[in-house]
Amino acid sequence: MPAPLWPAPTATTPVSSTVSLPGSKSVTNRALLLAALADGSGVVRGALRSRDADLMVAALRALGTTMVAGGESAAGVDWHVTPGPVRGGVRIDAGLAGTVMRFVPPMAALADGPVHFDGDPHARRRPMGPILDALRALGARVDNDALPFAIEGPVTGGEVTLDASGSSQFVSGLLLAAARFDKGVTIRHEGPPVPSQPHIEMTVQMLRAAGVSVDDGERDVWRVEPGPIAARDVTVEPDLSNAAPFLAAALVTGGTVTVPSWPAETTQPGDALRGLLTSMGATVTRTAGLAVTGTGQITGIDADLHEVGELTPTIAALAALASTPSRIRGVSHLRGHETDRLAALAAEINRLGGDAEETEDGLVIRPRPLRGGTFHSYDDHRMATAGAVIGLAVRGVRVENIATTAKTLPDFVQMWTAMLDLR
Ligand SMILES: O=C(O)C1=C[C@@H](OP(=O)(O)O)[C@@H](O)[C@H](O)C1
Ligand SMILES: C=C(OP(=O)(O)O)C(=O)O
Repeated sequence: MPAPLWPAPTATTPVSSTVSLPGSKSVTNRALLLAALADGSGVVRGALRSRDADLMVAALRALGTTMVAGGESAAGVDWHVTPGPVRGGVRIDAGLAGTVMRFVPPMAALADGPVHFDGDPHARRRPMGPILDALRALGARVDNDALPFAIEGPVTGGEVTLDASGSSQFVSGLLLAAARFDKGVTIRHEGPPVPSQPHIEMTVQMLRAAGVSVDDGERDVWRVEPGPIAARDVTVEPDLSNAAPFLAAALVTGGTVTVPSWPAETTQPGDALRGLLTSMGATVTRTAGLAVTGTGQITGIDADLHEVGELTPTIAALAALASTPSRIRGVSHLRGHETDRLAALAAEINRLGGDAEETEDGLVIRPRPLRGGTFHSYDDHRMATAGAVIGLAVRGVRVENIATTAKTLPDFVQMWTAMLDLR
């Protein structure tokens, strides 16, 4: 059955709204995994409730962790996490979640039996080879080079060289569980530059906060000493990458969107929106949160998004509405995301009459008036929200499968219509 089409609302007036974002997917799934590997019971507060986070919870429960949901609000849920011996002989559904398919296998290699992983049809095409090879080199047995696969320990740890140019999650996944390996781990990256460095920084900071000794002093080398992971009471920051389409609405409509509780310091790549949106013509101010005000005119951008690839779909949507050309560079790894995002963005912008061209490592998008039509989401939450951003300015845009936003933001439609005051 074809997925339903969502008529993306067109903004008739400048938005003026405060939008509170639930917890960060990346922080939530790291915090839950670290809590499951910790030396006692801990709490993860304000955790995201979404498909990716639910898949992480299910995976950790399958592996023997006790997870009890405490207070739940729009901001998230408080998970009370009690680690148990890591249990094998179980099946784990990774869905389309990179954080599940790359972060959970190293923990599964600590189990007392084989652990089987599978996911959505497209998940079987997401790159896994480098992390599975690394786990083999560290002692585990793995029977395939992509989903579906079975992994069986013991994993002893030690030194490993891998090519993480396809995804920073290969490094983060190994680092997160490494303190529990007898020899810890030393990871050496060899190959083109690793993308999404802020996400690796997030991993390192969260490990250090849990008392794990991490040495990242040499470029492309990370060392984790074996030892306990401290049980903690942690609070998850709002998801700044999911702030992107809402803040973009300020630029498209010439209005103001404020996101409360924007952290003063963060490793989330979404923090780069402050500079990116300023370059595209917005005024960005720190109030009680972050306020972005647009003029209704969007300036094109020439940006290397290698470090913050997640933001590409929103920036591309803005570029498609800009009055000057844009070039997005450094994001060839996006071909291995939820879908080939470069191909998908070019196809969907052009389907609406736009002028977007794929390059080897990005996109060139030139101004051209857009018309209504169907914007396909390719089961990619950030494609769906990019369609919503374009729909603000272009009548008759219908986003196919808007429900795919549930991957990281199940309330997207309600939040979007509330922002536009359409309830
Ligand atoms: O570690 C993480 O939480 C993430 C790392 C990044 O992956 P890549 O390095 O594969 O782009 C990012 O795009 C993804 O959404 C989340
Ligand atoms: C690339 C993304 O997700 P994943 O964690 O599945 O890699 C994303 O959310 O943009």
